[in-house]
This record gives sequence, structure tokens and C-alpha cells, in this order.
Amino acid sequence: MKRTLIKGATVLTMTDETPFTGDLLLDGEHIAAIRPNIDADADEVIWAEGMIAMPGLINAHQHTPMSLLRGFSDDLKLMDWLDRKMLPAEARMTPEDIYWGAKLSMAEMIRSGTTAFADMYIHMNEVASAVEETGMRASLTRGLVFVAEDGGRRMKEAVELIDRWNGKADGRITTMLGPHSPYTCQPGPFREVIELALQRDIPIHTHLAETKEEVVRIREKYGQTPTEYLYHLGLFEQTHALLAHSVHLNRRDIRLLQGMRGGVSHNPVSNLKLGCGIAPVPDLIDQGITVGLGTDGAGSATTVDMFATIRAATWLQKLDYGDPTRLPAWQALRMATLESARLLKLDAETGTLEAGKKADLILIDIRKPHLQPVHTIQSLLAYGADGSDVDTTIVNGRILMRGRQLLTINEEELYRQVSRRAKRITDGL
Ligand SMILES: N[C@@H](CCSC[C@H]1O[C@@H](n2cnc3c(=O)[nH]cnc32)[C@H](O)[C@@H]1O)C(=O)O
Ligand SMILES: [Zn+2]
Repeated sequence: MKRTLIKGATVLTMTDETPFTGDLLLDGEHIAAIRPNIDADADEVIWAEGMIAMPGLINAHQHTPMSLLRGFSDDLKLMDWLDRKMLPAEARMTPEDIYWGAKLSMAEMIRSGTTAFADMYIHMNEVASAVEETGMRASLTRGLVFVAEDGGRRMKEAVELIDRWNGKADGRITTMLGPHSPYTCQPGPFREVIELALQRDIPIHTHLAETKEEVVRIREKYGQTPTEYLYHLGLFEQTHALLAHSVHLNRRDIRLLQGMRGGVSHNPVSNLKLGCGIAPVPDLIDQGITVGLGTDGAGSATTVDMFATIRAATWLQKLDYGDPTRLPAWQALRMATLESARLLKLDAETGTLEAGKKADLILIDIRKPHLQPVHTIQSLLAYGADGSDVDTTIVNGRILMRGRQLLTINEEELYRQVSRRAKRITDGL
């Protein structure tokens, strides 16, 4: 097994707020040791003076292939954007398109310090192949909508994905079941998905209360809020549920989530850009609900740089409450690491730097004018750093980027493929 020694980094383990100068020894997939000074034989030594070592960021809500639709139809209302632009473009995507779109997102994520993500889309076999090749860690979900006749085919694909990929790629791939949202899944099929999730002990990934329009629609149809709708289906009783957005929740809704397994992926950049509203993040956290961070797909968010998401998350709450003490830097960084890991059920393996956990970590080069001098590392990271400051990205002990060079993706070929495919998919739409 390969041993990598990282020397002289400023280590922020994310277990506590105090960084220290020290070394990390990676043995195969795992972190073997972290302490001020390690003398050990290693196959590779990385000199990391002037770098921060921290856990890789975890993006709790993605639609990776939607990077092909980045910038294609911005400045529209969510339902128009989805119905008139995204879904017709999506219908034209071949499995090969999905593979290249997913890979484009993965290139962007590795380059901006993300090591793991939760993904929901179609043709997920191809996304899984891309994960296998790029070396990232991912929780994959076939998104399920039950608006047309062929819900059964979608369910079949969802189950095939689980059977084929759960635990594969050296354990880097896990899977979830993905009823898309209250407005695309009726009670009958939604309940079936929950039953299946319970039988197979698979988590659920869904969208909840993203827009006011959704709240109105669900109230008209079922006389309930979207959260009540999911509650009455039994989603929060036993399943581990990853709820994307959760912007429009009232006090009662938040109480219904109390004690749930899983939690909420807050996606501030997507919410801001689509004008959806501000999720009640402090209220959720006060009620003990896990809140992690995600970007949503690049089709809505444009960028999947988690540093932009961290910044947006803190800014939104400060502005909403008119109070700069809200959602401090440290808390936002925890949301992007350990809390997101909890949502993906990966907190035993990743989310902090600790001996015995998987070696998923990043090195951030702070020898830059915008990251000097160093008073408080968490402030620099949350308010000043960008994805492009990440120098090295390591997942499962394997180096995926070093000195900003991607080691598992051929970028030239990637750009050739995606520009050609993106043109074909959106032509005339
Ligand atoms: N439409 C697919 C299944 C859903 S996959 C996940 C879906 O989420 C959609 N999506 C992406 N971003 C958002 C969002 O912000 N809100 C709601 N849906 C979204 C995306 O276009 C995709 O259709 C089918 O025909 O089987
Ligand atoms: Zn989404």
C-alpha cells in the first residue's frame, strides 16, 4: 500500500478550532497519523509549508451532468427554467453526454477542493463510471419523477444502480433512492420508494420546499405544506433523508423535522440566483437538525465551488438577521465538511482529519496576497479563499490534483467533448 507523508502543513482537523503546524501520514486509503512531527518512511513526501491541510469539502446536493447546461438559461423562474429549458435539454442527453457532463463537474470539484458529493440525475451508471475513474467519493441517486406512465422503468433503473454500484469503486460509491420532490411524486409511488428504502436500508435524497410556488401547489393539491406532505408519508420516521433546499418551512414544519435521521442540504447560491428565499438555517440548527451545504447543479448555480457556497451561506444569515454574529466562519466550514458528511452517512469515514478515517483532504496554498497575513484561519477560508486556492486534492489516499494539475482527468479531451455535446443538446431550445 502506498504511504504518503505530508510535512509542515498548517493543519485544521475541523474537530476543534485550533490549527497546529504538523505532519500527516497517509497509509493506503487511510490517515495513519497526524501530529506535530512524524518521521516515517513513505513512498511520496509532500512539503506543505505555507499550506493549510483540511478535510475535503463535501457537496451535499449536486446534479453533476447539468454542468453541460451551465449558463444556458439563466434569469428565469424555477418552474419555467425547469419545464421549458432543463427538462427538454435533459431529454436529449445520451448516456455518453451524461458521462462527460458528470466528468466536467468532477474536474471543477476536484480543482476547488471538493472530495465527495451527493448526486441525483438520470443515466447514473455513466456518472458512476466517471466517479470510478476520477477517484472521487460520491453518493449516487437516480432521480425519480412520477409524472408520466414510465415511473416503473425509472424505479427499475434506481434499483439497478443500487445493486450494481453500492459499495463499489473501493467503497467510494454509495447510493440513495431519489424521489425528486413533493410536486413530482404522488403519495402512492412516494410511499413505495420509502418502503423500498426501509427494506434495503438505503437513504433517501429529495428536494423540499424550494419555492413559494411549490408550497401553494402542494397546499392546493393536498391541503398540506410540502413538509407536512412528506411527514405524513412517514419519510422522517425511520429513513435517513437528505432534504435539498428546505427554504419555505414554517415553525410547525421545523418541529416535524425534529429527531429526523439525515437532515437538510442548504444550497444558498442556487437559492439566491433563482430568487427562492432564505432557508431558516439557524432555526433548523437550534432544533438539532443537521444542516450541510451543497451547490445544486451548475445549470442553476453556475459554479460548484464550495468556497462560494460557504461564503454565501454565512452572508445570507448575517443579512437576514441584520446581525454579523450569525453563522460564523467556523460553523459554515463545519457545515461544508462534517455536517455534509453526516447527510451522506459518511461521517464515520470523512468530514474531519483523524487517524483511522479515510484520507480525503485538501491542501490550500495561502501564500497569496488575499490570504495574508494569517490572524484567523477559519476567517480566511470562509470569507477570503476560492476554489482556485486549492493546490492538492486527495481522496481515499490517492492524489487527484497536485500543484493544480489534475491527475485523473485529461482536460483537453474533456473540453473538446463538452463543448460539442452542449451545443447539440441545446440547439434550438
Ligand atoms: N427528470 C428525470 C428525473 C429527475 S433527475 C433530477 C432532476 O432534478 C432537476 N433539477 C435540477 N435542479 C433542480 C432544482 O433546483 N429544483 C428542482 N429540480 C431540479 C433536474 O433537471 C432533473 O430533472 C427523468 O425524466 O427521469
Ligand atoms: Zn437540486
